Amino acid sequence: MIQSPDSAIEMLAARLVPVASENFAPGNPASQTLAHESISTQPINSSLIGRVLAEPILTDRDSPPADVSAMDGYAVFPGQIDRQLTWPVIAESAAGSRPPNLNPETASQQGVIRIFTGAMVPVGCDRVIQREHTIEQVNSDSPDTVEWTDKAKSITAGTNIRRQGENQLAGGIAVPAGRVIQGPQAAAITSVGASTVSVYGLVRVAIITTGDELASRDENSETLPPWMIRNSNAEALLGILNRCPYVAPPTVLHGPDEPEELKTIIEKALATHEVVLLTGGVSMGDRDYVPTVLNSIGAETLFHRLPLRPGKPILGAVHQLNSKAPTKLIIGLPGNPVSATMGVVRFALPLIARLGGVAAWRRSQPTVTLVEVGTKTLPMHWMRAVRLVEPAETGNAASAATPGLAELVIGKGSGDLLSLAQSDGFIEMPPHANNAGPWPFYAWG
Ligand SMILES: Nc1nc2c(c(=O)[nH]1)N[C@H]1C(S)=C(S)[C@@H](COP(=O)(O)OP(=O)(O)OC[C@H]3O[C@@H](n4cnc5c(N)ncnc54)[C@H](O)[C@@H]3O)O[C@H]1N2
Ligand code: MOO
Repeated sequence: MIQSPDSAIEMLAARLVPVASENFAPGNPASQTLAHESISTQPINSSLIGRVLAEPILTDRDSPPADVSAMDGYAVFPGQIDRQLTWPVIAESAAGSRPPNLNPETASQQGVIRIFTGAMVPVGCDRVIQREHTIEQVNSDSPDTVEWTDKAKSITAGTNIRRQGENQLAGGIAVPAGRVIQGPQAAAITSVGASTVSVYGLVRVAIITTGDELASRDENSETLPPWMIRNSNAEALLGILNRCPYVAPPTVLHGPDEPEELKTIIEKALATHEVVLLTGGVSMGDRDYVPTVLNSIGAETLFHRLPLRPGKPILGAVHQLNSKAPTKLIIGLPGNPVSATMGVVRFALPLIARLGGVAAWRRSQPTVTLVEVGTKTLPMHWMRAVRLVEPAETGNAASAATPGLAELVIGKGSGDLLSLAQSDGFIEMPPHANNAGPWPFYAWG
């Protein structure tokens, strides 16, 4: 019996491997029948932002490629600061220019070198003095001069020099595999001159809503009878998945409360998607066909029902077309809108990240502290909608320093999608807890 959401996620994750490693092997029949984008070698451009690196990016040369100055100022030779208070400026080293070619022995007797941030440090110089720690004198008919301030005299050897290779040596890892390419990774990839990168294929997700009560979101209230409701879960799931840049635009399907038709839809979805997210039909009703239909197609249900509120009836399963085919993930989310929305964040997002090749898919959540807690407790894991509050709003100077404050958004239960719309996310409390936390916070965006 699985006791926690985390252990349920681990159990599913243990059966999944990142999409591309299934599809990369040449001649793998799965890759042909799936026609899925395998690890693709693509030029670096903005469309790669959000994709997951399938192979590490290596540096083509030392980073930085030479000793360079970290400051605008004066490069000095050993001993120059102590030897003399005022020095002529005999040369200049600018970013983007070859450094002056000086003989350290003679140059160190003659003067210092004006240098700019990012410029190469001339051979023999052992530190850079920021210009603001000098008194500069501009001369028209003789070299400019600099005089050391007391601050300049305290600057020790090695200061303000970025050493060749201090970030990474040539051939070392610039960005490891499994990283999502965001701004810093794109910059690192560019800086090491990589012209191509390997990324995992996009994870294909199918959303299947179920239930005969569901109508199109375009239905107007004059024609929509009170026993019908608009299909809001599809929008909730799409909105949440939209934040995963390594997910292909999801397919949205709808199944009726009829097992044969539902079976056909699920099988079709499994053929062309790595993930099938169902909403509704997992509970105890006579028309809750999801568990039996999954059974009938040979899916392996790893858990059905967890000690969790909302979302107790949640179902996690895997499916393999044949022993060589990739293992697909199926999550049966309870139909209640609050359960489905929290469930997709809590269960589907980390597992989709795992399938997408994200190395840190098991990332720990930020935490928030509640400004006020009730007395109620539950003997199960409790996901509770919260709104983030500005520290100042509490009017309490001591708590203003506390990061991540939140207040509970009290709703009318797992059908109350309108109160959920007033929240920023939810916290999860373990069984029997009723203190202010801090508790892990799961944001909507
Ligand atoms: N006898 C029992 N009944 C129920 C139990 C139980 O343990 N014993 N569990 C309850 C809990 S908790 C939940 S959660 C729900 C889950 O039920 P299902 O997953 O089978 O979902 P449905 O019955 O199909 O729908 C529940 C509810 O959600 C609405 N819904 C469904 N899909 C959508 C959608 N796409 N957009 C908007 N709203 C949707 C649906 O109309 C129902 O109101 O079961 C309890 N029952
Ligand atoms: O678990 Mo249900 O989701 O409480 O309403």
